[in-house]
Amino acid sequence: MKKVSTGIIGLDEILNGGIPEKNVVLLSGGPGTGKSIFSQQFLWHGLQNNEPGIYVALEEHPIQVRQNMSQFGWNIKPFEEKGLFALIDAFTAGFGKSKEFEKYIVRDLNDLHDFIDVLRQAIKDINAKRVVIDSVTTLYLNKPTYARSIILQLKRVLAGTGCTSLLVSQVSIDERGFGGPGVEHGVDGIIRLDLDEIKGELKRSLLIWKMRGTSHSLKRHYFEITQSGIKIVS
Ligand SMILES: Nc1ncnc2c1ncn2[C@@H]1O[C@H](COP(=O)(O)OP(=O)(O)OP(=O)(O)O)[C@@H](O)[C@H]1O
Repeated sequence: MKKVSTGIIGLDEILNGGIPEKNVVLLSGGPGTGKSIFSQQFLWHGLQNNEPGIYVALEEHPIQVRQNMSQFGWNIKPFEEKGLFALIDAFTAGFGKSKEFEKYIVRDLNDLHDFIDVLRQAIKDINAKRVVIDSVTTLYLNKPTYARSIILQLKRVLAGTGCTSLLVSQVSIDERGFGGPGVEHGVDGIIRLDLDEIKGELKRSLLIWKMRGTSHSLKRHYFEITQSGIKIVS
């Protein structure tokens, strides 16, 4: 099975080569654990290997996303201009100046069909190989009982396109689950990011909870966020 290199330093080894191609992976974690940075690094690495990517921004303004990425040296603007990267604005609903500048806008988050149509169009336009939805939790904020069914609908769409995808899932600080009833069963893989206080200091770590199509480490691995992104340290 073909594996997709994640671009997170040290993670491919833990995954025995990377994420199996076409897997839909839930990237779950509490606030500030590094989910957005992780998923942006995954997309940036794809761009370095000629794999077009899509970032669906549900939690942040597209301008903020571009700024945050450029902090790490991940300047996506030229890739957007060349049609190798698409940022889908599912944040502003087209209010303000966004409609003048953004090519892909989801206007009503309560309309999953609209969301899927915009996503499908962007995937087709740039022939995407990697997709990030940050975060899927926002899609079922007001209807948690639909969480699993929304995940399954997204999985159907993404599986059909051949993309390898990360679905960012927000969990509360002490939650043992993955961010919605049953969502963990619908996906091919789960990577969980944690931030814990150990001896008066916050430490970042991750667990590969499941990953269909490959064996993987079952250990907790500690990581750091550096100027050039996420790096596994043990
Ligand atoms: N340039 C940087 N160098 C080192 N650490 C950074 C840098 N920029 C941000 N961070 C760390 O990353 C954290 C934010 O990471 P990120 O936005 O990926 O979290 P998240 O899991 O997506 O959070 P949320 O669910 O709250 O949006 C910050 O709280 C900060 O600790």
